[in-house]
Amino acid sequence: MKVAIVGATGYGGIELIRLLRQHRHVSELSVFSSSQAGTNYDDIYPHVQDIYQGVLKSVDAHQLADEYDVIFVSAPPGVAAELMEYLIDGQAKVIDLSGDFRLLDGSIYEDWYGRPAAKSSLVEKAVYGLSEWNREEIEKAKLIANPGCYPTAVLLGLAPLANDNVIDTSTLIIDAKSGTTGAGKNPSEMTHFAEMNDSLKVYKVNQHKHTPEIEQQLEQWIGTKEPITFTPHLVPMSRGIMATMYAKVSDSLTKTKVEQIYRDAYEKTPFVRINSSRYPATKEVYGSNFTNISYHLDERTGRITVISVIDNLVKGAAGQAIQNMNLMQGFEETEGLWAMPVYP
Ligand SMILES: NC(=O)C1=CN([C@@H]2O[C@H](COP(=O)(O)OP(=O)(O)OC[C@H]3O[C@@H](n4cnc5c(N)ncnc54)[C@H](OP(=O)(O)O)[C@@H]3O)[C@@H](O)[C@H]2O)C=CC1
Ligand SMILES: CC(=O)N[C@@H](CCC(=O)OP(=O)(O)O)C(=O)O
Repeated sequence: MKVAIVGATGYGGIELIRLLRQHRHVSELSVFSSSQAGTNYDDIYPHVQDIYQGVLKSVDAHQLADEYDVIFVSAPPGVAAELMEYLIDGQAKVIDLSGDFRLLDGSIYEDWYGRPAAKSSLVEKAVYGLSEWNREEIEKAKLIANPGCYPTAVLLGLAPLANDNVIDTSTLIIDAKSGTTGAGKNPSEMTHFAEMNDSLKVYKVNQHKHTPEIEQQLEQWIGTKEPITFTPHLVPMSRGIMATMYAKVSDSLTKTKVEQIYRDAYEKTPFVRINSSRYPATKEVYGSNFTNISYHLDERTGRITVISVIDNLVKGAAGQAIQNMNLMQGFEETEGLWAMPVYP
């Protein structure tokens, strides 16, 4: 199978290469760049020397549409929306790692992203790629809107409770922390070492673009739309997200029932690991496609605390994108991804 990566010089791109190199069904892996075509890939990332020998090609939508079986677009917002106008009629299946096709309502996209939305005819064709919860649609999809990193951690943690309708989403508060690779390769004042090291920062309070993405999915599960409170933080580490969620639960919910809800939801999902007797840490999933989740019902307050950790670049980006490719192509779901986290 021939695979192309647009945005290959970014952090999502290099993570795709690390994982796809070992994928048994990928025979050709081509890398594309809008700014460095003609450059050897290992001149940009010396750690791939003698392992991956690609040369960056310029981005040509027509060539991409005709020559590849699967195209990953791992570029800033707006790039995939534009490319997709050509790719939609080509043979390739497309997996977009940006938020361009995640929000069904274009006006909501424009409010939160501050830029024009993709054509609604394209958004309608996209399937939201939360692998564990949208499997049947993903298998039939031509275009995948790969979920955002925070929404992946949050939604995997909340999905069992939301689908069983045992939480009151009007009381939901989400507190999430991310490593700095979540902001991509380009340095900024926010991620500059001296600004970020030895510090814990909160940002975009009530303004983060992942808020409507989480709300949209919860609405689909629960049936009613509730605004949520979502507060992201930047932590001085390179990879990892921890999302901690708090909500009121139904009066009748017991610890035994919560345990059963999570076990039923995740007994057959290879990449979600649940455990209510210890707290997850980002190090337990570092460099892997796993999500570790714990859940703690407080009978005293009538609230539940759910904690979910992922590696933002793997399950939050490249790993889930490959998991979705596996589902779309009918491969083993774990192909190319079944590796132990890097520890310590
Ligand atoms: N980092 C993360 O944890 C996650 C990121 N995402 C999303 O995935 C996407 C990629 O993120 P990330 O890799 O971190 O970002 P980076 O900034 O690290 O990389 C983005 C890449 O996009 C390429 N690019 C820029 N402009 C264009 C263009 N006009 N056409 C084609 N390619 C372009 C650039 O490469 P070049 O100049 O060589 O073309 C750049 O290397 C973003 O939309 C991001 O929001 C999603 C989930 C998690
Ligand atoms: C730490 C950090 O800055 N994280 C990024 C995550 C962005 C991301 O993944 O955005 P997409 O929706 O395009 O996937 C942020 O908060 O904007």
